[in-house]
Amino acid sequence: MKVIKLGGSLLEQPEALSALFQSLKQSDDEIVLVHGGGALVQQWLATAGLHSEKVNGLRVSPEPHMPYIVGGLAGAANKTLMKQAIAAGLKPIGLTLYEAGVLCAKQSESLGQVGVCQASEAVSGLISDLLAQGYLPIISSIGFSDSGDWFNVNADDAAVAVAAAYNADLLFITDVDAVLDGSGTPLSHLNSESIQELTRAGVIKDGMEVKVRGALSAAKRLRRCVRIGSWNVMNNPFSGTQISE
Ligand SMILES: Nc1ncnc2c1ncn2[C@@H]1O[C@H](COP(=O)(O)OP(=O)(O)O)[C@@H](O)[C@H]1O
Ligand SMILES: CC(=O)N[C@@H](CCC(=O)OP(=O)(O)O)C(=O)O
Repeated sequence: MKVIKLGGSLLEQPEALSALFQSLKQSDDEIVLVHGGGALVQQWLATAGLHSEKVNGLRVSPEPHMPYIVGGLAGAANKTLMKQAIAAGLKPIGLTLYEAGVLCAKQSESLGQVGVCQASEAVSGLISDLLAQGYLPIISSIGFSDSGDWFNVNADDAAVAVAAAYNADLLFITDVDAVLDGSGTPLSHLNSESIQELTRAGVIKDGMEVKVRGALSAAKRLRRCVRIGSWNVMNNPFSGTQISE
């Protein structure tokens, strides 16, 4: 199984999305998509007159913000992807982390309803049943606790948790062709040491820092390489940046 994380920026690029879903249609792999939609959520909260801020790459998510966050991610973002998938001839099923068998817990009081994924031992059989029936699971980064609290999970962290739960390959598709060095040149490989160095130097920062950290932790946990790139990676599996221990 291959878990592909789609960054929210792709939602605003219908042509790239269309090309991506066409590639997925040709693929023989069992694919599960996990998606973000940070820009869309930001826009919805601003339209509602709610001020939203991020701390260390995580959106502070007080309970009154949650209907907009859940509506944006599990609603509009998820259904925009379904729309494109159906147009490409695929059979998508929109899900949250809960249906994928990944439970969440509160990260810290100060971040509100930001969730961390908990290691799930009893993985739900739903995903394998859906794949066997030819469906494309599209999972938003909205999660729940076992007592029904809802959570906003960073979508990179959500993708790592899903890949870990299913012992799957992991690929991050984002809005840049690769992780770039200080002079803007694409880096073909990164490991623990080079990541530490480039992060310390401020070359890898913002959303890319969260993504690279997630990719490294997944590479260690899954004992295999994880790739970060643009949708072109679907056509050229050796493009982008390969992250290994
Ligand atoms: N060294 C780097 N190489 C490439 N992008 C970087 C780097 N450091 C920071 N970034 C930023 O990270 C962004 C990708 O992260 P993010 O916006 O969170 O993506 P996504 O929405 O796909 O999760 C890039 O658009 C870029 O602005
Ligand atoms: C807790 C937290 O930060 N959640 C993210 C979830 C969406 C996301 O990660 O979207 P991208 O992949 O497009 O960045 C947020 O609210 O922005």
